[in-house]
Amino acid sequence: MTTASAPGKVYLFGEHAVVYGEPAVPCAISRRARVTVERRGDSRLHVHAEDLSLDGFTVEYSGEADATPDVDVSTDLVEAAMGYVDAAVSQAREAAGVPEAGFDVTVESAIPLGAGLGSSAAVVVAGIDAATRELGVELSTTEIADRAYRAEYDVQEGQASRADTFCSATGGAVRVEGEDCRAIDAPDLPFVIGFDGGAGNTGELVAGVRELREHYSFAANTVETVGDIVRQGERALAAGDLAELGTLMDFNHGLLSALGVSSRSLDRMVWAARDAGAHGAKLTGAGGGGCIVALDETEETETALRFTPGCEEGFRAELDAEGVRVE
Ligand SMILES: Nc1ncnc2c1ncn2[C@@H]1O[C@H](COP(=O)(O)OP(=O)(O)OP(=O)(O)O)[C@@H](O)[C@H]1O
Ligand SMILES: C[C@@](O)(CCO)CC(=O)[O-]
Ligand SMILES: [Mg+2]
Repeated sequence: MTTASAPGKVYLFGEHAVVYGEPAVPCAISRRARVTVERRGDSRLHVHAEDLSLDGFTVEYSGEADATPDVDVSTDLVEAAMGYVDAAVSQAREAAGVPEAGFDVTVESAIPLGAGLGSSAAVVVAGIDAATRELGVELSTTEIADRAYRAEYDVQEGQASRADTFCSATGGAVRVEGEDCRAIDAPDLPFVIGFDGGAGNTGELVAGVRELREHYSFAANTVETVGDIVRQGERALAAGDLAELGTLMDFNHGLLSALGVSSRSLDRMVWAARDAGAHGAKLTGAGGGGCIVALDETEETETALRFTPGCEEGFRAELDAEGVRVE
């Protein structure tokens, strides 16, 4: 039996635009997904995802053809979950050269799903690490990141960047631009997260931005402008200038909103944070619902979020310097 865990993340800057080759800066946060795997005698997969719904569910199957989930959550949810877990197991089988390996898989995660905190990347990264180790193979962090990217790319139908998976694998603050992924130095960032209890579908949201980009040159320009914000943001990060970082986060949110990936509740939480005196605030991740991230070293934003209609949870998140690890 092997357990690995990997952190979720927030985007300081650059989600969506990163899919088109612009740079982005995601930061790992101290909320993790843990994946435990145990090799089976046969080639089946038995997946238990504790917190995929309130009650959790268990599903046993050996492949698409005879997938007969006996569960009480929506098929969509099961299919979505199986997509990422399945893709992680496929990568692990390939990496270890054991194509028919079967596993009992348990996923326990403190990262709300579909909420912009990179739950999919954390599950895939931890899943690949745990399953390859269970097969006696130890991959480098770079290879885990690379295989996790390929897994997300498959599930999101060709619409994924390396940002989430690289950040989850290595931890800390990272900079991703196309194939170029690296760790960067970051000062102490006082992240406050607001969560509306909802979720967005990453594949669909990315597809929406792609359509806008194809239709309107100004939408394509908007994506490029996000890249300019990121480059400016890197300088503010190096200087430890929180006020400037906040201004740039506000600008980044406005452009994401123009690209159609914000929502009423995300906008409400962003404004609650700004009104509470945060340096800045923006949605994080794919959007459509889920989380915002604000910068505020005081308690004001957290308190304001608690009283914001539509906000289910407001909490502080620490930058997590540690990426994927064996538990
Ligand atoms: N605890 C879990 N157990 C099993 N699968 C999970 C779990 N958490 C997340 N997932 C998988 O990840 C999917 C959510 O991924 P998605 O990319 O849509 O959102 P996210 O990664 O949370 O947010 P974002 O990509 O915007 O940062 C779920 O539908 C499920 O397939
Ligand atoms: C929207 C997106 O940029 C981030 C999702 O967390 C998609 C991706 O980079 O794969
Ligand atoms: Mg995701």
